[in-house]
Amino acid sequence: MNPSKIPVIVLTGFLGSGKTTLLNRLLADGVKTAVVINEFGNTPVDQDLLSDQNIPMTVLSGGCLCCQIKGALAPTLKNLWMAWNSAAIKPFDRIIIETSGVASPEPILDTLLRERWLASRYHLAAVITTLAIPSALQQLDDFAEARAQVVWADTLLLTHADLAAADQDAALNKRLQTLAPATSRHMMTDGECQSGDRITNIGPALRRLPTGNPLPAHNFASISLHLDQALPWLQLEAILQELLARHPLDLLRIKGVVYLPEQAEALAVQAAANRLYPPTPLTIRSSDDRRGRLVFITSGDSKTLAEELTGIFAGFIPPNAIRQH
Ligand SMILES: Nc1nc2c(ncn2[C@@H]2O[C@H](COP(=O)(O)OP(=O)(O)OP(=O)(O)O)[C@@H](O)[C@H]2O)c(=O)[nH]1
Repeated sequence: MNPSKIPVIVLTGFLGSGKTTLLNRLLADGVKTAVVINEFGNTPVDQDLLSDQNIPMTVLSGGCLCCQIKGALAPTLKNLWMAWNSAAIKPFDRIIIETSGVASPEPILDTLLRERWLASRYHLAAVITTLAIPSALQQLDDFAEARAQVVWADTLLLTHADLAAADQDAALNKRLQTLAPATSRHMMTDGECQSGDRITNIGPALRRLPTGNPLPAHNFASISLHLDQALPWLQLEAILQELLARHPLDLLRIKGVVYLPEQAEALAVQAAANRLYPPTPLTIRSSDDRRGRLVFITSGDSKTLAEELTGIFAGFIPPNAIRQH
Protein backbone atom coordinates (compact mmCIF):
# COMPACT_ATOMS: atom_id res chain seq x y z
CA MET A 1 0.00 0.00 0.00
CA ASN A 2 1.21 3.51 -0.79
CA PRO A 3 1.25 5.34 2.59
CA SER A 4 0.76 8.72 0.96
CA LYS A 5 -2.66 7.74 -0.34
CA ILE A 6 -5.82 7.51 1.75
CA PRO A 7 -7.09 3.91 1.93
CA VAL A 8 -10.66 3.26 0.79
CA ILE A 9 -12.64 0.16 1.70
CA VAL A 10 -15.67 -0.62 -0.46
CA LEU A 11 -18.26 -2.48 1.61
CA THR A 12 -20.91 -4.11 -0.51
CA GLY A 13 -23.42 -6.99 -0.27
CA PHE A 14 -27.07 -7.63 -1.05
CA LEU A 15 -29.98 -5.94 0.76
CA GLY A 16 -30.00 -6.74 4.47
CA SER A 17 -26.87 -8.88 4.35
CA GLY A 18 -25.17 -7.05 7.23
CA LYS A 19 -23.16 -4.15 5.76
CA THR A 20 -24.22 -1.56 8.33
CA THR A 21 -23.78 -4.07 11.14
CA LEU A 22 -20.21 -4.69 10.00
CA LEU A 23 -19.60 -0.98 9.49
CA ASN A 24 -20.49 -0.37 13.13
CA ARG A 25 -17.88 -2.98 14.15
CA LEU A 26 -15.25 -1.42 11.90
CA LEU A 27 -15.96 2.03 13.33
CA ALA A 28 -15.25 0.65 16.79
CA ASP A 29 -11.77 -0.59 15.85
CA GLY A 30 -10.09 2.72 16.60
CA VAL A 31 -9.10 3.87 13.09
CA LYS A 32 -10.44 7.37 12.36
CA THR A 33 -12.88 6.80 9.52
CA ALA A 34 -14.95 8.90 7.14
CA VAL A 35 -18.01 7.14 5.82
CA VAL A 36 -19.85 7.45 2.53
CA ILE A 37 -23.22 5.72 2.68
CA ASN A 38 -25.17 5.02 -0.49
CA GLU A 39 -28.83 4.10 -0.10
CA PHE A 40 -31.12 3.02 -2.90
CA GLY A 41 -34.23 4.48 -1.25
CA ASN A 42 -34.79 8.22 -1.34
CA THR A 43 -35.45 8.40 2.40
CA PRO A 44 -32.14 7.50 4.02
CA VAL A 45 -32.14 5.42 7.19
CA ASP A 46 -28.64 3.96 7.56
CA GLN A 47 -27.01 7.04 9.04
CA ASP A 48 -29.31 6.73 12.07
CA LEU A 49 -28.17 3.14 12.56
CA LEU A 50 -24.51 4.05 13.00
CA SER A 51 -23.36 3.90 16.59
CA ASP A 52 -20.85 6.73 16.06
CA GLN A 53 -22.56 9.90 14.85
CA ASN A 54 -19.49 12.13 15.25
CA ILE A 55 -17.59 11.04 12.18
CA PRO A 56 -17.36 12.66 8.75
CA MET A 57 -20.38 11.12 7.03
CA THR A 58 -21.81 11.67 3.56
CA VAL A 59 -25.13 10.13 2.61
CA LEU A 60 -25.90 9.65 -1.07
CA SER A 61 -29.47 8.40 -1.41
CA GLY A 62 -32.16 7.98 -4.03
CA GLY A 63 -30.27 5.63 -6.35
CA CYS A 64 -27.19 3.49 -6.69
CA LEU A 65 -23.61 4.67 -6.90
CA CYS A 66 -23.17 2.22 -9.73
CA CYS A 67 -25.70 3.92 -12.01
CA GLN A 68 -28.33 6.59 -11.16
CA ILE A 69 -26.03 8.63 -8.92
CA LYS A 70 -22.65 7.36 -10.13
CA GLY A 71 -21.56 10.94 -10.82
CA ALA A 72 -21.85 11.83 -7.11
CA LEU A 73 -18.92 9.66 -6.00
CA ALA A 74 -16.01 11.62 -7.47
CA PRO A 75 -17.13 15.05 -6.10
CA THR A 76 -17.80 13.48 -2.70
CA LEU A 77 -14.30 12.00 -2.56
CA LYS A 78 -12.80 15.26 -3.82
CA ASN A 79 -14.55 17.21 -1.03
CA LEU A 80 -13.36 14.71 1.55
CA TRP A 81 -9.81 14.96 0.28
CA MET A 82 -9.91 18.79 0.39
CA ALA A 83 -11.06 18.63 4.03
CA TRP A 84 -8.37 16.06 4.82
CA ASN A 85 -5.61 17.91 3.03
CA SER A 86 -6.31 21.31 4.60
CA ALA A 87 -6.58 20.02 8.19
CA ALA A 88 -3.60 20.17 10.53
CA ILE A 89 -5.00 17.23 12.51
CA LYS A 90 -6.26 14.75 9.95
CA PRO A 91 -10.00 14.16 10.44
CA PHE A 92 -9.78 10.57 9.20
CA ASP A 93 -7.23 7.94 8.19
CA ARG A 94 -9.43 5.90 5.87
CA ILE A 95 -12.75 6.01 4.03
CA ILE A 96 -15.37 3.29 4.01
CA ILE A 97 -17.93 3.40 1.21
CA GLU A 98 -21.04 1.37 2.03
CA THR A 99 -22.81 0.73 -1.26
CA SER A 100 -26.53 0.22 -1.59
CA GLY A 101 -27.63 -3.39 -1.34
CA VAL A 102 -28.50 -3.53 -5.02
CA ALA A 103 -25.31 -1.92 -6.32
CA SER A 104 -22.91 -3.59 -8.67
CA PRO A 105 -19.42 -2.70 -7.39
CA GLU A 106 -17.73 -2.55 -10.77
CA PRO A 107 -18.63 1.03 -11.79
CA ILE A 108 -17.63 2.21 -8.31
CA LEU A 109 -14.24 0.49 -8.61
CA ASP A 110 -13.95 1.91 -12.10
CA THR A 111 -14.30 5.46 -10.70
CA LEU A 112 -11.79 4.79 -7.92
CA LEU A 113 -9.17 3.13 -10.09
CA ARG A 114 -9.49 5.00 -13.36
CA GLU A 115 -10.22 8.63 -12.42
CA ARG A 116 -6.70 9.97 -12.32
CA TRP A 117 -7.28 12.68 -9.72
CA LEU A 118 -8.81 10.12 -7.35
CA ALA A 119 -6.39 7.32 -8.16
CA SER A 120 -3.43 9.50 -7.27
CA ARG A 121 -4.88 10.36 -3.85
CA TYR A 122 -6.83 7.27 -2.85
CA HIS A 123 -5.79 3.65 -2.56
CA LEU A 124 -8.45 0.94 -2.95
CA ALA A 125 -7.55 -1.13 0.09
CA ALA A 126 -10.27 -3.81 -0.07
CA VAL A 127 -13.63 -4.78 -1.51
CA ILE A 128 -15.57 -6.60 1.19
CA THR A 129 -18.85 -8.33 0.35
CA THR A 130 -21.36 -9.56 2.91
CA LEU A 131 -23.73 -12.45 2.11
CA ALA A 132 -26.44 -13.59 4.53
CA ILE A 133 -26.08 -17.38 4.58
CA PRO A 134 -29.81 -18.22 4.87
CA SER A 135 -30.83 -16.14 1.83
CA ALA A 136 -27.69 -15.74 -0.30
CA LEU A 137 -28.19 -18.72 -2.61
CA GLN A 138 -31.62 -17.51 -3.69
CA GLN A 139 -30.30 -13.98 -4.20
CA LEU A 140 -27.37 -15.25 -6.27
CA ASP A 141 -29.82 -17.18 -8.43
CA ASP A 142 -32.20 -14.25 -8.85
CA PHE A 143 -30.05 -11.13 -9.10
CA ALA A 144 -27.07 -10.29 -11.31
CA GLU A 145 -26.16 -7.54 -8.80
CA ALA A 146 -25.66 -10.15 -6.04
CA ARG A 147 -23.41 -12.21 -8.32
CA ALA A 148 -21.38 -9.12 -9.29
CA GLN A 149 -20.88 -8.28 -5.60
CA VAL A 150 -19.30 -11.72 -5.12
CA VAL A 151 -17.20 -11.66 -8.25
CA TRP A 152 -15.60 -8.29 -7.40
CA ALA A 153 -14.92 -9.09 -3.74
CA ASP A 154 -11.48 -9.45 -2.18
CA THR A 155 -13.11 -10.97 0.89
CA LEU A 156 -16.48 -12.66 1.31
CA LEU A 157 -18.12 -12.43 4.71
CA LEU A 158 -20.82 -15.04 5.25
CA THR A 159 -23.10 -13.37 7.76
CA HIS A 160 -26.06 -14.50 9.86
CA ALA A 161 -24.08 -17.64 10.69
CA ASP A 162 -26.10 -17.90 13.91
CA LEU A 163 -29.31 -18.35 11.88
CA ALA A 164 -27.93 -20.75 9.27
CA ALA A 165 -28.46 -24.50 9.07
CA ALA A 166 -25.38 -26.64 8.26
CA ASP A 167 -26.76 -27.60 4.84
CA GLN A 168 -27.19 -23.89 3.96
CA ASP A 169 -23.50 -23.26 4.76
CA ALA A 170 -22.44 -26.19 2.63
CA ALA A 171 -24.63 -25.27 -0.35
CA LEU A 172 -23.50 -21.64 -0.29
CA ASN A 173 -19.82 -22.58 -0.03
CA LYS A 174 -20.23 -24.92 -3.00
CA ARG A 175 -21.75 -22.13 -5.09
CA LEU A 176 -19.05 -19.66 -4.06
CA GLN A 177 -16.40 -22.20 -4.95
CA THR A 178 -17.65 -21.88 -8.53
CA LEU A 179 -18.34 -18.14 -8.59
CA ALA A 180 -15.22 -16.93 -6.78
CA PRO A 181 -12.92 -19.86 -6.03
CA ALA A 182 -9.88 -17.80 -5.03
CA THR A 183 -11.67 -15.38 -2.70
CA SER A 184 -11.30 -15.86 1.05
CA ARG A 185 -14.47 -16.55 3.02
CA HIS A 186 -15.21 -15.93 6.68
CA MET A 187 -18.23 -16.84 8.76
CA MET A 188 -19.72 -13.93 10.72
CA THR A 189 -22.31 -13.35 13.39
CA ASP A 190 -23.45 -9.81 14.15
CA GLY A 191 -20.42 -8.29 12.44
CA GLU A 192 -17.86 -10.47 14.25
CA CYS A 193 -15.71 -13.09 12.50
CA GLN A 194 -16.25 -16.50 14.05
CA SER A 195 -12.54 -17.24 13.61
CA GLY A 196 -11.66 -14.13 15.64
CA ASP A 197 -9.84 -12.58 12.63
CA ARG A 198 -10.00 -8.82 12.32
CA ILE A 199 -11.62 -7.93 9.03
CA THR A 200 -9.27 -5.08 8.30
CA ASN A 201 -6.32 -7.47 8.50
CA ILE A 202 -7.65 -9.37 5.53
CA GLY A 203 -5.75 -8.08 2.53
CA PRO A 204 -6.96 -7.76 -1.04
CA ALA A 205 -6.32 -10.39 -3.66
CA LEU A 206 -4.76 -9.41 -6.97
CA ARG A 207 -6.98 -6.75 -8.41
CA ARG A 208 -8.47 -6.98 -11.88
CA LEU A 209 -9.38 -3.78 -13.65
CA PRO A 210 -13.09 -3.27 -14.28
CA THR A 211 -14.13 -4.14 -17.79
CA GLY A 212 -16.44 -1.17 -18.28
CA ASN A 213 -19.37 -3.41 -19.26
CA PRO A 214 -22.18 -2.37 -16.94
CA LEU A 215 -24.96 -4.71 -15.85
CA PRO A 216 -28.42 -4.17 -17.35
CA ALA A 217 -30.53 -1.50 -15.60
CA HIS A 218 -31.82 -2.43 -12.14
CA ASN A 219 -35.25 -3.90 -11.74
CA PHE A 220 -35.85 -2.65 -8.22
CA ALA A 221 -38.01 0.12 -6.83
CA SER A 222 -38.18 1.79 -3.48
CA ILE A 223 -41.19 3.24 -1.71
CA SER A 224 -40.83 5.41 1.33
CA LEU A 225 -43.42 6.79 3.68
CA HIS A 226 -43.50 9.12 6.66
CA LEU A 227 -45.64 8.23 9.65
CA ASP A 228 -47.38 11.19 11.25
CA GLN A 229 -48.59 9.23 14.23
CA ALA A 230 -46.80 6.78 16.47
CA LEU A 231 -48.15 3.23 16.12
CA PRO A 232 -48.05 0.72 18.96
CA TRP A 233 -45.39 -1.92 18.19
CA LEU A 234 -47.86 -4.82 18.21
CA GLN A 235 -49.91 -3.12 15.51
CA LEU A 236 -46.93 -2.18 13.36
CA GLU A 237 -45.41 -5.65 13.75
CA ALA A 238 -48.67 -7.26 12.59
CA ILE A 239 -48.81 -4.96 9.54
CA LEU A 240 -45.21 -5.70 8.54
CA GLN A 241 -45.58 -9.46 9.06
CA GLU A 242 -48.71 -9.41 6.93
CA LEU A 243 -46.90 -7.52 4.15
CA LEU A 244 -43.98 -9.97 4.23
CA ALA A 245 -46.42 -12.90 4.06
CA ARG A 246 -48.22 -11.36 1.08
CA HIS A 247 -44.94 -10.64 -0.75
CA PRO A 248 -42.61 -13.52 0.08
CA LEU A 249 -40.49 -13.09 -3.04
CA ASP A 250 -40.67 -9.48 -4.17
CA LEU A 251 -40.58 -7.45 -0.95
CA LEU A 252 -36.81 -7.59 -0.48
CA ARG A 253 -36.21 -5.11 2.31
CA ILE A 254 -38.02 -3.01 4.89
CA LYS A 255 -36.13 -0.61 7.07
CA GLY A 256 -36.97 2.46 8.99
CA VAL A 257 -37.01 4.49 12.13
CA VAL A 258 -40.29 4.54 14.06
CA TYR A 259 -41.67 5.95 17.29
CA LEU A 260 -44.02 4.09 19.57
CA PRO A 261 -46.57 5.77 21.82
CA GLU A 262 -45.19 3.70 24.72
CA GLN A 263 -41.50 4.66 24.35
CA ALA A 264 -39.33 7.83 24.25
CA GLU A 265 -36.52 6.55 21.99
CA ALA A 266 -36.87 5.86 18.31
CA LEU A 267 -36.65 2.24 17.18
CA ALA A 268 -34.85 0.85 14.16
CA VAL A 269 -37.13 -1.51 12.25
CA GLN A 270 -35.58 -4.06 9.89
CA ALA A 271 -36.78 -6.86 7.66
CA ALA A 272 -34.92 -8.71 4.92
CA ALA A 273 -35.35 -12.03 3.11
CA ASN A 274 -38.81 -12.42 4.65
CA ARG A 275 -37.58 -12.13 8.24
CA LEU A 276 -38.67 -9.33 10.54
CA TYR A 277 -35.93 -8.62 13.10
CA PRO A 278 -36.67 -7.48 16.65
CA PRO A 279 -36.69 -3.67 16.73
CA THR A 280 -33.68 -2.01 18.34
CA PRO A 281 -33.72 1.27 20.28
CA LEU A 282 -31.72 4.19 18.88
CA THR A 283 -30.10 6.88 20.97
CA ILE A 284 -32.19 10.04 21.25
CA ARG A 285 -30.94 12.82 18.94
CA SER A 286 -31.54 16.55 19.11
CA SER A 287 -32.94 16.42 15.57
CA ASP A 288 -35.66 13.91 16.49
CA ASP A 289 -38.99 15.17 15.17
CA ARG A 290 -40.83 12.03 16.29
CA ARG A 291 -41.96 11.36 12.73
CA GLY A 292 -41.33 7.80 11.72
CA ARG A 293 -40.16 6.75 8.28
CA LEU A 294 -40.20 3.42 6.53
CA VAL A 295 -38.55 2.33 3.30
CA PHE A 296 -39.69 -0.68 1.26
CA ILE A 297 -37.55 -2.10 -1.56
CA THR A 298 -39.25 -4.36 -4.03
CA SER A 299 -38.39 -6.28 -7.17
CA GLY A 300 -42.09 -6.48 -8.00
CA ASP A 301 -44.81 -4.07 -9.08
CA SER A 302 -44.16 -0.96 -7.01
CA LYS A 303 -47.38 0.78 -8.02
CA THR A 304 -49.49 -2.03 -6.57
CA LEU A 305 -47.36 -2.14 -3.42
CA ALA A 306 -47.67 1.65 -3.01
CA GLU A 307 -51.46 1.38 -3.26
CA GLU A 308 -51.44 -1.43 -0.74
CA LEU A 309 -49.32 0.63 1.67
CA THR A 310 -51.63 3.62 1.27
CA GLY A 311 -54.58 1.44 2.31
CA ILE A 312 -52.79 -0.26 5.19
CA PHE A 313 -51.32 2.89 6.71
CA ALA A 314 -54.38 5.11 6.10
CA GLY A 315 -54.91 7.23 9.21
CA PHE A 316 -51.25 7.17 10.18
CA ILE A 317 -49.75 8.97 7.21
CA PRO A 318 -50.49 12.44 5.84
CA PRO A 319 -51.75 12.84 2.25
CA ASN A 320 -48.98 12.36 -0.34
CA ALA A 321 -46.70 10.80 2.27
CA ILE A 322 -45.72 7.94 -0.03
CA ARG A 323 -42.87 8.43 -2.49
CA GLN A 324 -41.77 5.95 -5.11
CA HIS A 325 -38.71 5.74 -7.26
N1 LIG B 1 -29.11 -12.81 13.58
C1 LIG B 1 -28.28 -12.02 12.89
N2 LIG B 1 -28.73 -10.84 12.47
C2 LIG B 1 -27.88 -10.05 11.77
C3 LIG B 1 -26.54 -10.43 11.49
N3 LIG B 1 -25.96 -9.45 10.77
C4 LIG B 1 -26.90 -8.49 10.61
N4 LIG B 1 -28.06 -8.85 11.22
C5 LIG B 1 -29.35 -8.12 11.23
O1 LIG B 1 -29.81 -8.08 9.89
C6 LIG B 1 -30.53 -6.87 9.65
C7 LIG B 1 -29.92 -6.18 8.43
O2 LIG B 1 -28.56 -5.85 8.75
P1 LIG B 1 -27.86 -4.56 8.15
O3 LIG B 1 -26.49 -4.52 8.70
O4 LIG B 1 -28.71 -3.35 8.32
O5 LIG B 1 -27.85 -4.96 6.61
P2 LIG B 1 -27.37 -4.05 5.37
O6 LIG B 1 -26.64 -4.94 4.45
O7 LIG B 1 -26.65 -2.85 5.85
O8 LIG B 1 -28.76 -3.62 4.76
P3 LIG B 1 -29.03 -2.61 3.51
O9 LIG B 1 -27.99 -1.53 3.61
O10 LIG B 1 -30.38 -2.10 3.71
O11 LIG B 1 -28.91 -3.40 2.30
C8 LIG B 1 -30.39 -6.04 10.93
O12 LIG B 1 -31.58 -6.22 11.69
C9 LIG B 1 -29.20 -6.67 11.65
O13 LIG B 1 -29.26 -6.54 13.05
C10 LIG B 1 -26.08 -11.71 11.98
O14 LIG B 1 -24.93 -12.14 11.77
N5 LIG B 1 -27.00 -12.45 12.68
